Amino acid sequence: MEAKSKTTTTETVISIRNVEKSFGDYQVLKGADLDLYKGENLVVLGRSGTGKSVLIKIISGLLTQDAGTVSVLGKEVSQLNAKELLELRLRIGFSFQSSALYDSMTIRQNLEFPLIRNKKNLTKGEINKAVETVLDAVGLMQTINQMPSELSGGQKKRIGIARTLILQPEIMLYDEPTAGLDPITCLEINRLINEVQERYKTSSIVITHDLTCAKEVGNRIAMLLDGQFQRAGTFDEVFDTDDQRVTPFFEYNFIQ
Ligand SMILES: Nc1ncnc2c1ncn2[C@@H]1O[C@H](COP(=O)(O)OP(=O)(O)OP(=O)(O)O)[C@@H](O)[C@H]1O
Repeated sequence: MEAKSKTTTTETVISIRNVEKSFGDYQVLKGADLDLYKGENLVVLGRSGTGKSVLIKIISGLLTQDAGTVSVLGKEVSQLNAKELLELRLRIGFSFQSSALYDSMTIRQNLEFPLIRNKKNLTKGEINKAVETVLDAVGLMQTINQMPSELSGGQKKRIGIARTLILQPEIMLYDEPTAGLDPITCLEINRLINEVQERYKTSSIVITHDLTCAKEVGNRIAMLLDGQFQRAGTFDEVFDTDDQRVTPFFEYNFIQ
């Protein structure tokens, strides 16, 4: 499998500069710099506890950095008021492990839910069309009247992504999209992430520990080491190193 190549655009949709964040005496981020370019999939790698989720929370305004700047779609996140923050969050799709489907609702109702809550004045016809479009995008039209309990883990993941796509986000944040899935389902999810990039022209950050996923979806890889992004580039650029903090990732994933 060949690694993906970089995209050519240098227009920035997320710009993180010199970000620091501590909890008590423990400094998690120590001057992190990162750009997400328009239209690319950027994979963020890092050991457990290195601050990947903290970074996502800062990007989405759930946490505020102690120092540095975070600009998302041209807005400095820490400067936004509550209303502006909500507006910005509507332009970002979150695909998190915790974003479970509502068990008591059908797939159609699960998909309608964010639309009804966030987009007022849509007709029933417009809602139906939006639901069918995203179900088609994730290849699961046949599940429209089923309950989440009737779906496999991989199918639920796809519906979770569809529920995010229904609001047509400009940025997608995927937190460990392949965690807990079997290898074939992982490949299907990787393909879906790439299809979403193509079809919806999203710019995405993908947090993963899965290097097959990183290789298949990442136009660039950024590795968080000791509170900073110390290595960033294509998959081959990042892993062409003897750095003992980097090589174990590769060895664990590919040489077993
Ligand atoms: N609200 C908080 N209060 C105190 N400490 C926190 C808080 N949020 C995160 N931390 C700490 O910050 C560090 C980084 O956490 P984070 O969840 O970002 O790790 P991660 O890189 O996402 O790890 P994983 O790959 O396991 O998900 C951890 O040591 C964690 O305990």
